[in-house]
Parts: sequence; C-alpha cells; structure tokens
Amino acid sequence: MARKIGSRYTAHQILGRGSAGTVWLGEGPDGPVAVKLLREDLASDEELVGRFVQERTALLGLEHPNVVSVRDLVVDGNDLALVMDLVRGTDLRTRLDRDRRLAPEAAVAIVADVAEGLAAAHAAGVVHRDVKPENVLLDMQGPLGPGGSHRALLTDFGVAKLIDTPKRTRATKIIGTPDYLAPEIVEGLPPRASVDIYALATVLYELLAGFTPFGGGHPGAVLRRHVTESVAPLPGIPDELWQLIVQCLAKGPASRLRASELASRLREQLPSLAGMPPLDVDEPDTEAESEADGGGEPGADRTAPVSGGGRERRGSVPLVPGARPDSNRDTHTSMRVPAADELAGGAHGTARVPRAAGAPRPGSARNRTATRRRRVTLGAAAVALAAAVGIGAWAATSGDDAGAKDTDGTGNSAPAAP
Ligand SMILES: Nc1ncnc2c1ncn2[C@@H]1O[C@H](COP(=O)(O)OP(=O)(O)OP(=O)(O)O)[C@@H](O)[C@H]1O
Repeated sequence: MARKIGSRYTAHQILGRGSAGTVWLGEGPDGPVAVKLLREDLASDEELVGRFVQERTALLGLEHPNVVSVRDLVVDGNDLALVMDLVRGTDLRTRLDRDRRLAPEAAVAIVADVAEGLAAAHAAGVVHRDVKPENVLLDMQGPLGPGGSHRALLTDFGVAKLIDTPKRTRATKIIGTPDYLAPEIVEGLPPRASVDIYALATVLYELLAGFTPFGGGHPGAVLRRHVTESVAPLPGIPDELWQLIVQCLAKGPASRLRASELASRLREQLPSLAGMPPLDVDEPDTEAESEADGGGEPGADRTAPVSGGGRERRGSVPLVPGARPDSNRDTHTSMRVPAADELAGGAHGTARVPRAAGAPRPGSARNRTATRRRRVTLGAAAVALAAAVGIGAWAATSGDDAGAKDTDGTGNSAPAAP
C-alpha cells in the first residue's frame, strides 16, 4: 500500500523496523529512496521536531561513500521522516545472524569502511553515538572488497542525538545499546567521538568472535562490565589485530585511536589476513553471566529470550524493567547513570571468556578446580547482581528525574575531536 510522505515522496513497501520508526522503500523526484518514518510519539513532540529541523545542516551535509546520506527531512502534519539513499543489501546484524562469525579479512574490511565513514562524520563535528551492526548496511550491488566483503555504510547518523532531547534524556541518563556503550557514557560523561571508536571496536570483536566482549545477562551488569572488566583475548587472533582492538576498547577515551587512524591501521593488516578462516572460538562460558545476572531475577524483565552462547538479540532486554520494546529490534533505551560507588567493586570476572575450540568446558572433570575458583568470584558477582537489579529499580523510578543536572545545557554532546 503506497502512502505519500510530504509532497515529494511516496512510500511503497516496508523495508524494516527499528526503535525510532519504520523504514520504507520509497520513490522521490530523483528515483528510489529509503524513507525512515519516525514513530508518532516522536513526530508529535514539538521540541523534537524543532531539533530535527535544527539538525538539518549536519545530517544533510554528510556525504561519504561509507555513510548513508540523508537527502531530505520531511515534516508534514504527523509525519516526520528522513529521506535517505537506498542501500540495496542487508544490514550487518542480519549477516552476522546468518554467518555467526566472519573471516578476519572480511570483518576488518567492513570495520575499516565504517571507520572511514566515522572519520568523515567526526571531521564534520557529528558523533554517531549508536554504532552497532544494525546500523551498518552492506551494499550488495557494488563490487566486492577484500575477503569478498561488501561495501559497508554507516546509517542512523544523528538519530540517537535527535531522540536524546533534554526532555527525554538528561546528562544523568544513558541512551544507546548496552553492549556497545563506552565506559565514559556509563559514568555520565558527555559522548565524544571516541565513544564511536569504542563501539566500533566492540563490533569488530563481535564479527570475529560471534559475541560482544561485555554483553550477556542483565543490562545493568553489561554496563558495569564496560567500566570494570578487561576484554578477554580471542584465541587465535593475530597479535597486531588484537592490539588494535585492545587499544580501541581502552577505558580511557584519550587512549583510543581516531577514526582515520583506525581505518588505515586496519587496512594495513588486510594483506596478512587474506585467506584466514573465521576464528575457531567456542561459545563463551555463559555460566558466569547467568549466575551474575541472577538467572532470571524477578526484577529483570526479559521480554525477549536470551539464548545461550551470546546469540541473543542486542538490546532486546529493556533497561527499564517493565518497559516494552517498540519493536523486536528495540535498542534505544535509557536509564539513570549509575553513581561511582554503585559501579565500584562491580561484577569482576563476569566478562565473557572465549575458549579456543575444544578447550574443556567449565564444569568438566578437568576443569573442576577452575570452576571452584570461579564460584568464589561469583560470590562477588552475586553482590554485583543486587546492584544490577538496583540499577533497574532506579531506572524504573527515575522517569522525570526532577533534580537531574543537564551539564552542557543540551542534554547531549559533542565536539568532534576525542
Ligand atoms: N537506507 C536504507 N536502505 C535500505 N534499507 C534500509 C536503510 N535504512 C534502514 N534500512 C532497513 O531498515 C531496517 C530498520 O532500520 P532502522 O534504522 O529503523 O532500525 P535499526 O537500526 O535496525 O534499529 P534501531 O533504530 O532500533 O537502532 C534495517 O535493518 C535495514 O534493513
């Protein structure tokens, strides 16, 4: 069923749904386009519409082969829409769901593309703030790149920022997707360009491993791991590539690479990765995360089931207990920033620990001593669980946050340079 969007566009068919709205295949004066029609509650928010119009220049000005360009913004009655270049292909999440892990050469080529898109955005003063596989589109009509990879384009620029109005989220709230959130965001600092680098390094790890380094379990526990845990090495990963991931996952934003540097360092490694098969990594030990998570604690609203082995949908667990996702791909959620004392002494030892294929599973006879040792650690993790549930409880009760501070006056960020 076709519908008119503004005077210039017609939407024909739904391409997909996200938390901010529905993406349609449309037609405009210059040919086919993708039209992202924002949710009605967003479209009827006057403040957001004002902001949407204000952001026109930044969104419309971003032109780069690795960025999905926004061609037009439409404000028409109840419709608020972004008109974008149509990418004929799929998103990286769908590809990852299908292949589970990518060969290092293809993973690195895709991430280098995204880093180049980010470099252009950061140079223009735009921080993405929601880098994740769902927001990377693969152009399947263009020529193939290294390792048979398709050109990758980053999409949804500025959307997180648009939704993050002072009224919706203040400096004391977090918006984003828990698995990819940089520690400084968890600590309540304004997001700068380096948060995109952290998120992109998380995506690279995920493409190689099949799971994110700090994901799994209750969102509160995920946030805490970003602040307190170190990333566990991936068996079989070339050292140079691992060093790059570790540097970009640094807790201190200043230690991370800039996007352009990351892109070129990744490209330099491509020749040595040619022909290398996907890493032979077994599923992480889910015992730690499920125990630390309380294994289905009543306070944790698991709207979507979390399947074993890190194959759950990113962000499918709402951060706010009782909140319902807008769609089965809901990812933009908000919660209160945990205080320093609530983060301190967190769930140490609950980060996912990848095992080389064939290594003994925890709990096996060979591994009993190690398991016993881990149980001691998990005693601490259970304490952390209480904090995690506490975090959910604040989120549930902090809807308006009357006393919240809006440190930069905008409720969001962000200068370009990290
Ligand atoms: N420019 C585009 N061209 C073609 N398809 C697109 C385009 N933008 C989005 N899509 C499709 O629409 C789907 C929904 O996109 P959308 O950006 O709304 O949600 P998302 O990024 O998956 O999730 P969220 O918005 O919750 O972060 C994508 O998965 C993709 O398949």
